[in-house]
Amino acid sequence: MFKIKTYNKISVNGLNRFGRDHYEVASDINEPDAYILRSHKLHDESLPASVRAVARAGAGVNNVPVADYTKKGVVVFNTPGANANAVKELVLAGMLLASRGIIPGMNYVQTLTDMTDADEMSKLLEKQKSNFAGSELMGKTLGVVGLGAIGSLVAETALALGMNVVGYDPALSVEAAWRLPSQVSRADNLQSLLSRSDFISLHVPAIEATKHLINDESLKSVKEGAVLLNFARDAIVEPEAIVRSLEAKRLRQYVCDFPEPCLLSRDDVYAMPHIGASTLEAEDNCAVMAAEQLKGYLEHGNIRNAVNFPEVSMERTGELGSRLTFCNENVSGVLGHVLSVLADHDINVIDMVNKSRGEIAYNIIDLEQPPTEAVVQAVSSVEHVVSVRVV
Ligand SMILES: NC(=O)c1ccc[n+]([C@@H]2O[C@H](COP(=O)([O-])OP(=O)(O)OC[C@H]3O[C@@H](n4cnc5c(N)ncnc54)[C@H](O)[C@@H]3O)[C@@H](O)[C@H]2O)c1
Ligand SMILES: O=C(O)CC[C@@H](O)C(=O)O
Repeated sequence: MFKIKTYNKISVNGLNRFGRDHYEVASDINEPDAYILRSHKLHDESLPASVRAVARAGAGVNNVPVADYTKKGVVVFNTPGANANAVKELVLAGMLLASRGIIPGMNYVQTLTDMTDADEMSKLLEKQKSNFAGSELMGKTLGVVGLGAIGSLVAETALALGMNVVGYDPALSVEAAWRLPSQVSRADNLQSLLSRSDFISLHVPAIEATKHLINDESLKSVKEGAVLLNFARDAIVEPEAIVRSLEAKRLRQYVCDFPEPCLLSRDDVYAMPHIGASTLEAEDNCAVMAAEQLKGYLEHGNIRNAVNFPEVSMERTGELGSRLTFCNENVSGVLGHVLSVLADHDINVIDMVNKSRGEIAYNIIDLEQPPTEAVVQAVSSVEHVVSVRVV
């Protein structure tokens, strides 16, 4: 029986992937084997020794102390691309809201509650509507910062709307580059993108390198009257610098999914309560993907879409309970040492795989027979071995 602790509201369709004959799933559970969560922040919480994996049902993992968990041998998964369409659609809405007098126009209409005559109301609205005129997206330039799962979809949609698209992503993966429409022109640096864009949309992860990427200095490069959209994370912009740029009428509008106190009560800020991924479809996609990844790891030791461990997967060759998995600090000789422990115990290896990523290595070894507790202890005691499981 595996125990899964949930944080946040996780889609039932995802949680149902954990068959209740083999899984206990609850928000309040002792000695969990794994967590599944959305935006709940784990940084200030102690991690029970029982936890072997954490699945973030979403893209960003800035709410998980990944480096610390890696040292403890805890695999951290995310769900790449599973909510990208939901965010893309809201970015599109954000661009439209910033281009047309939709929000002020609708707010104005709601002030007319004292009017009782429909003809009179219609005449008044025809007179007033010029206050809510806007402009079109077609022909404008969108700058996309970060061309991963979301950024590439945003770029594709903007092109379909007749916009010009310029992108900047110094860490673009080969896979992401293949996904990118060829009409996206490449900016060599952030400043160049900012100076060319009428709309700027941020789609980078919140990491040290992107902290306050948008600040007083970078905002100097922004084209006057540009709209900045931030559906990535609060930490990527310096909010006070945004306010200064709005006051100076350089930025015309800031549309974001991450309100902060200094951004409230301003007509030039449209702030949403982190709802970029809040669609039925995205919540299902993320939860299902996260649950399947946890199951693959807990039941078979396979790792798919971890942010801190290598991608490792092996068909089972032995019976249940005869697979040994372990992770170790990525130094030479550890695997050899473990294999000699197995040989000393007269245990034959049927198949095995060993991969590393950064400072960690991960191994799956199928054995001819289930290892005894003494064997597991002996493997655990090998220098540099961080954690061992039998599945
Ligand atoms: N508002 C929401 O609800 C919501 C939903 C999903 C994701 N997000 C946020 O959006 C981020 C992006 O999501 P994604 O699914 O596209 O992730 P992704 O990993 O597919 O793409 C991120 C891209 O950013 C690029 N990048 C990294 N550092 C960069 C830098 N300094 N400058 C420019 N590009 C850089 C990477 O190379 C990658 O291509 C997530 O990390 C998360 O914080 C928010
Ligand atoms: O779970 C959510 O609602 C937000 C997810 C989003 O921030 C992400 O990083 O994928």
